Amino acid sequence: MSLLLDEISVSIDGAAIVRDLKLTVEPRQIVGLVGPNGSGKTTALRCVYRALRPTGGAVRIDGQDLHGMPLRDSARLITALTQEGSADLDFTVEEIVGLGRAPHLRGNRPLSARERELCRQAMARMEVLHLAGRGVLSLSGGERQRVLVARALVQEPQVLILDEPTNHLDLHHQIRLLSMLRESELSVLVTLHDLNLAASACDRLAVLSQGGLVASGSPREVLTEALLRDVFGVEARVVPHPLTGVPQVLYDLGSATSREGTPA
Ligand SMILES: Nc1ncnc2c1ncn2[C@@H]1O[C@H](COP(=O)(O)OP(=O)(O)OP(=O)(O)O)[C@@H](O)[C@H]1O
Repeated sequence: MSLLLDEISVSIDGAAIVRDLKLTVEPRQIVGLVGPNGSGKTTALRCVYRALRPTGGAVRIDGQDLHGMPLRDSARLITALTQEGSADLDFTVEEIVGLGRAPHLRGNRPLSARERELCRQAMARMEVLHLAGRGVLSLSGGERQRVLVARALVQEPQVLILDEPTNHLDLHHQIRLLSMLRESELSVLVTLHDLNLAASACDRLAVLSQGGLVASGSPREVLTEALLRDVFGVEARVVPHPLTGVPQVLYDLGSATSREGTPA
């Protein structure tokens, strides 16, 4: 399924937070939305998972206006792993993961055998099966994050929206999550602060700055030393990964410059 952010704008209290953002995620593509703090990434994603309605433009899924669809229909197609806490109730891991099936259930129908197996597989994939009976509030931040990814997977969406999914994850689980996304058939829009992970995982990168799109294309096209300087205020080297050839950013602690261009 394709996702199109069709020149969306978001204004809040008269301030333009996102301006005319045009961005396409083709079927089975992974697009990384990157940019400095406060550049509008989460706000743009919130329009896609319907926490927010854009004040201009439209979000389209296979051409259809998302905000014109019944919520239940869009919830079957799109699932989001967000920064907005959604595992604050003291359910068990198994129960939280099972809630991912909610958009597919009518009334109080219990999960079918197939759905329970789906939950088991998702928990195994995210390496949380051993935690199935634990209360979710007792988990570490990384364990909880993996449970939420498992819940997103059992929803069997066509489009997956992830806002900083590697938050709290150790290196092993960061790599596992992103390689799992690469193996999946999903269309993925993901925000990431780690540009090296983003370059490795994403087919395309879109760079936001002050609410506007300033670059988009393959990681090789987008991740340049000039962009790092101009958009992120960082003097860094960009080198090809010795094994994969994707661009990787190298920096030292003196790399960040102040807005005026002098060392911070
Ligand atoms: N409801 C709101 N009211 C006022 N300002 C808001 C609101 N929501 C977002 N903003 C502002 O809009 C800007 C963009 O916020 P957003 O969370 O989209 O940025 P971001 O790129 O995801 O940032 P980060 O990398 O820090 O997570 C910020 O300056 C933020 O303070």
